[in-house]
Amino acid sequence: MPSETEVPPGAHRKMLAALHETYVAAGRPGLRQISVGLKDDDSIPATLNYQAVGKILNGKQLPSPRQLISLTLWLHKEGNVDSKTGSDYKELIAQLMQFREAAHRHQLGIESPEVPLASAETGRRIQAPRNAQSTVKMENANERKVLSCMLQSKDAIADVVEILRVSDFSNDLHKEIYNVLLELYAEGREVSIEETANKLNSHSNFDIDSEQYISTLLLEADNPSEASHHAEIISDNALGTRIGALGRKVAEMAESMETRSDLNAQNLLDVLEGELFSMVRERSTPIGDSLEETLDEVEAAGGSIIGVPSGFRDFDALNSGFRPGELVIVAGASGMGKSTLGLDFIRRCSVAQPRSSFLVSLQMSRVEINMRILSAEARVAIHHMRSGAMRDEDWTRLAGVMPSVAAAPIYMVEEPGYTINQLRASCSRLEAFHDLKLVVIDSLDLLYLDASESAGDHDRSLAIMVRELRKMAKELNLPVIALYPVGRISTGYRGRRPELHDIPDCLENFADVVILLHREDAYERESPRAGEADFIVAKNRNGPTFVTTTAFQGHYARFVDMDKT
Ligand SMILES: Nc1ncnc2c1ncn2[C@@H]1O[C@H](COP(=O)(O)OP(=O)(O)OP(=O)(O)O)[C@@H](O)[C@H]1O
Repeated sequence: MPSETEVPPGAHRKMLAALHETYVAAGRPGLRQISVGLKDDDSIPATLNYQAVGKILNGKQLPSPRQLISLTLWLHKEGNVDSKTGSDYKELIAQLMQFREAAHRHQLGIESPEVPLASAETGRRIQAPRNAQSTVKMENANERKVLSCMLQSKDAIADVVEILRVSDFSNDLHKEIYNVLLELYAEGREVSIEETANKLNSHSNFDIDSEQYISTLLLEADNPSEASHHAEIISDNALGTRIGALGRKVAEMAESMETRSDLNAQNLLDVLEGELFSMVRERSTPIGDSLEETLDEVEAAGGSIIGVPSGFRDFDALNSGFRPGELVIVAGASGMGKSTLGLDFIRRCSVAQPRSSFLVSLQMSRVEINMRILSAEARVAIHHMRSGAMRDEDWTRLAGVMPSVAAAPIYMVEEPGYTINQLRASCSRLEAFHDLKLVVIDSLDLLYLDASESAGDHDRSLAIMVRELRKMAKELNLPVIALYPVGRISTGYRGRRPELHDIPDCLENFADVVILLHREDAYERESPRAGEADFIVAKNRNGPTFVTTTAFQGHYARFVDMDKT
């Protein structure tokens, strides 16, 4: 222990006293031994060289939260201190962290050197501090465990994102940390304590030491493979809370029916139905429940495709159509034909066979969509329809396809300001009543988050939206195709073949399939490849990446296989 001249009485000295007590109980290991031990143990969050260990133990350097936790954990583990002294390392670390926090604040000139707690250098255990703002709250054990697993493993993040939504967390700070972890994951960045703390500090106003709080989450360290288990518990509790709130809301509405002329029983039923369906559908089922169904599908496929056919031979052969649960991003420059392609997928799903599809059209009217579908099915030039310059043979062709188009179970919404929660509710309802098979969103940049979830800046909102879409695709076991415009001319994109890095990282990371759409003649009319369009399958989580060439027939508002021109 350093002398009082070197480290005067106060929080730092108290921290050192407790740390030394552990160091002695661990059998006074050498500095190099500690340093190597920290390096070799994967479960320890930080490494330290032997000089740094010396400086910390001699009071010459105040450790960071992560260093302090690492050192204490290693000493406890290696020295078998728990069983020798009967002390609980979690309690000790919580105590050390409070001393460290007080010493740190003192160094910054915020507080006196004393810890606001009754304690002594003898290492007697202390009581919980009363200063709530600097306190590390240890509440919501499951939430802390999930976050701890996510901090340790990217696989755990991938597991949890399919189960939990931000609003499932009851603690606001945990919501924010969860958001930050998902952002780091979406951006493909390292999920470290420092990165997480930095991001948390940059967009939240919590009056806590972020790094300290996040470090203490690792005290909950559980096997990351347990992440789903904890996530299920949180999700279940959140669902219980939502059901309770729904019950209260409907009861309140029912009571005010007598005095409010704008309310009737149908309104109550609508609220109940919409919210209940969305809750029922969100319940994830164990994978075992669907194994038999999967095998049935494989058997039934017998060489044909398992998913919803895209209508393009090569794509269907290589990707097996659009598979249930897949999130597909179709990206391309403006005017490249994304909306046309989205409608092609809808037509192929619903016109030839009565499979239900849902088109979220946030930029085209219902009339424009009907025209495009009729043009493509009947091979009547779209400009004839738009201008009213229809010839007799055009009418004859239209008449031929009208019955099948009119009967096609294509559902559609064209609502400005449409939100992801509305989308989820609509899809749940369509899935329950109409056996929905495919969802196409035109386009993702026009979809909104609900006000309560709005993240302020565009990138964050997009990341939240895309992971919600992925979750929805998995929950409903449907392929969800989202169109996304890329490449502003001002960025020098024009004319270039699109690449995966042209789309935001969050799209790349959360999508199962990314199709980049490119037509050379969109930029160069005289191109030798005029009329050709490339589907560049640049990411494919469950299959190969490849490029397939199709024909763009803009006058018929459609793409077709090359041999069908
Ligand atoms: N009558 C026509 N004959 C030939 N091509 C046409 C005709 N009408 C439209 N097009 C072409 O179709 C393309 C527009 O397709 P679409 O609306 O699907 O593109 P997009 O990628 O969704 O565009 P944006 O992102 O701007 O909405 C344009 O390249 C346009 O030139």
